[in-house]
Amino acid sequence: METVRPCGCKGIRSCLICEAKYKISKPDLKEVLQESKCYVYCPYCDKLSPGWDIDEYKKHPHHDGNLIDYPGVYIKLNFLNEDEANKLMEALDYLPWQTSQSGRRKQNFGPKCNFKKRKLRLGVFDGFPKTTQFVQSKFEEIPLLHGFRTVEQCSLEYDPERGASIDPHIDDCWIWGERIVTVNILGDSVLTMTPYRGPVTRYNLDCVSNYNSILEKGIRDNTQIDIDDNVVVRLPMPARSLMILYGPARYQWEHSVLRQDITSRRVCLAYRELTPPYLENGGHHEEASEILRQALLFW
Ligand SMILES: O=C(O)CCC(=O)C(=O)O
Ligand SMILES: [Fe+2]
Repeated sequence: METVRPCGCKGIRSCLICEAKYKISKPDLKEVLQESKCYVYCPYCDKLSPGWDIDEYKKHPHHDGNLIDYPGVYIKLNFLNEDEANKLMEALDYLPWQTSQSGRRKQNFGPKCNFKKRKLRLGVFDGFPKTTQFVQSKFEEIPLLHGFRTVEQCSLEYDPERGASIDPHIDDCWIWGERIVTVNILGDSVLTMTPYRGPVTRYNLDCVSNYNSILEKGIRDNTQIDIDDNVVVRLPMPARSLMILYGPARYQWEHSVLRQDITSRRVCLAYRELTPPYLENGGHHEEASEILRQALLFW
């Protein structure tokens, strides 16, 4: 099934609509992953406890079993208040949504990137919607986001009717920087983490060894997690929470959102910064200077 379909899916990506229409059968990732040793991340103690069901973290501090470290995740619950989340939803729904793959829709504000050719272009990028400016201002309250210069803001919508999901992946490492930020607005969900064992040529992971981290020592953490291969880690993404992936969780694990974890309409904002070579004092800064200037604008 290589054709682009009316629902927006192409290639191996599919949603409930094209799976029914074209009789595409897809292995159930949840069933496969549940065969592994599963852990749930608790945002109160920043540790893993055994389990699959995301409500496991709500037992805090009464977790069962041994707690395990899982470096590279930051979760701030109630990052947005209810009023802020409602206002944001209204503002985003006022803007046009574009159909995307796997039952998602998106609104993309950022430069054009060719990940294969490693080429960056300004394209039509002229900054971000003014109605979303307060979210970026609130990043200043988060020490881990010190120096974060947003260059891409992407609204993502997951529709339960379409069986929306995102397959396991690592965000590109040539252009997208060390911190991947998600602001969950509407709908509680889960980010499912699986260890990445593929080649370093994928996701441009080979670029990471070519630059020094801009994260402060102490925050930057390269500890290899001492858990075996068949492990799944489930990170809670409740409505109105902020999540940051960095270090090992950013580079050594793939992340995905399972269809079964979209039980109501989910909307989040994904934020990306540039890799150190494209930032000030980096060897490729000149190529990104116009983009960084546009990224300061709100319209
Ligand atoms: O929906 C999410 O929280 C994750 C989205 C994501 O991984 C991506 O856009 O790269
Ligand atoms: Fe991602």
